[in-house]
Amino acid sequence: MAIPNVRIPSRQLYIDGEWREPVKKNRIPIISPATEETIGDIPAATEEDVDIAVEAARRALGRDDWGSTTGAQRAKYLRAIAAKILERKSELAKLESLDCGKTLFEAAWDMDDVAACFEYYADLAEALDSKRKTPVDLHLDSFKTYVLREPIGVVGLITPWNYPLLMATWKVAPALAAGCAAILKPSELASITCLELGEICREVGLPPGALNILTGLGPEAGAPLVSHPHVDKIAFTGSGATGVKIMTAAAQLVKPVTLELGGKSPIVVFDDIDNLDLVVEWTLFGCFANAGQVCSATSRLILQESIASEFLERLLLWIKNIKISDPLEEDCKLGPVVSSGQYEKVLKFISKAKDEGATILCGGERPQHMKKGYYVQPTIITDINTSMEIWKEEVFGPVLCVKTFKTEEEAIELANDTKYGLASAIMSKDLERCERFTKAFQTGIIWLNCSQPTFMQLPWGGRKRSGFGRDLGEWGLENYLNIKQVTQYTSDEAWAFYKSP
Ligand SMILES: NC(=O)C1=CN([C@@H]2O[C@H](COP(=O)(O)OP(=O)(O)OC[C@H]3O[C@@H](n4cnc5c(N)ncnc54)[C@H](O)[C@@H]3O)[C@@H](O)[C@H]2O)C=CC1
Ligand code: BAL
Ligand code: NA
Repeated sequence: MAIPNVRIPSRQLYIDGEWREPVKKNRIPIISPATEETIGDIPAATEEDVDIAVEAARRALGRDDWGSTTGAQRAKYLRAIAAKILERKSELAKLESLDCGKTLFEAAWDMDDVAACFEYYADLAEALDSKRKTPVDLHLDSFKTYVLREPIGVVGLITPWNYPLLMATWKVAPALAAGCAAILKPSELASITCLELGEICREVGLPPGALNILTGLGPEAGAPLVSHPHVDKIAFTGSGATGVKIMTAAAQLVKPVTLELGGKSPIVVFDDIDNLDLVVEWTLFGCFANAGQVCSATSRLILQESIASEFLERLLLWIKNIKISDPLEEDCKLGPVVSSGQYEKVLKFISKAKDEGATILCGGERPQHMKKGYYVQPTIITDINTSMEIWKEEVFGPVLCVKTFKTEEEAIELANDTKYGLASAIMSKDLERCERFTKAFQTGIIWLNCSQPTFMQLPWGGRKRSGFGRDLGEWGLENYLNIKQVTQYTSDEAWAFYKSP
């Protein structure tokens, strides 16, 4: 299919409010996941560019036009960014879809969420003005105390390719709301819309250096940000392996990090459900939306044995309705995965599962009608045991594992049988049971009778190997604030600890 009528802008790095060629002048090709063709390129930053961007960010913090702003003033910039996102929504959605392969519908959804997230943190920036200084009453005459909440400083934001602009926004919006100066390092696999965010910031007159955008490879552009002595904090979303590297490097400088590292989330389905189809749809959405490339994807279906065969039959019927096509085609519900590397990785997971004795109930290969592109059929795998790789590791593709259970205890044990702890879902009309599972699930996010709906007012993050810290909500803002206590002695009396001479 021909590339639609949207031009992929050729950009440089966005540093200090300007477009700037990388010092080493290198560029990285953009490969369309739908056609495997090269459709453009992005600049590749290195350590030298990181140094320049960090200096620009530090200068911004020291300048009145950013460093002395009130939350209300910063809110104006955030709202202006939100308005521009909405103005360019259809173009940005197309660019996102071209870059990472997500369906145009989902990309448009993302752009609405991006704009709403900037709006939301504009409100929180305004509210911060009255919370910036909080008196603490010690009930003592001789002391007056208060607590200040200040921007943490220069922050490095390292983000993935599955929701390129949205995951960037989850960090950029609260960082700017807090008054930090930020350096965003998006994924080299999908950076187009993040670079457009640079153009939007330029257009709305965001003070230079408040947000810098460095595209490039992880080890070349991300790692120097993490180990830079003048970057005060790193917020990261991505793979566990990279999370470990970031935490290790940050530890050398005792630099705070927040890590959102994906998972292997369960969806537990009980036989008391009234409407089978409703639950089947949530199960599909929970695992196959965004082609399964979702950190919180509920990719382990834990199904009560008494309804297992009926439920799986319905799942197979519903799967036939999933339109697999170029992601820009109308009604496409499953596009390609992001890259050839991800495609190979997903297919390898499936063939290893087969080798280990699991059954591929449906899918398992590329759809016959898609001759080019990194497409993988929606895949359901059964006859799994808990020592198999497919049960234990994050696939990040359209692959659902199924295991059955008889008792509630068994279901809880299977649900928590993972090193990860991001999200869990339970489908049951028994609300007391839902409450028991809410307590038992070892995850940061719990969905009752649904899977994946995400609201920016709520904290997002996990435990165990899914990382720590929370994006979104007021917790997301706290990530970028320093707490400073101030204690003032207000008495005229001597302290009288030492004897006066
Ligand atoms: N939790 C999540 O939302 C995500 C999980 N993943 C998982 O990770 C797997 C690998 O995907 P990748 O794109 O390679 O993920 P990744 O974790 O390597 O990439 C995420 C970000 O980290 C950067 N990065 C890589 N190495 C770095 C380093 N040493 N220092 C600083 N930054 C670095 C990348 O450039 C990118 O911006 C996927 O197959 C999937 O299973 C991928 C993306 C998102
Ligand atoms: N639902 C978006 C969260 C993520 O995959 O990171
Ligand atoms: Na791409």
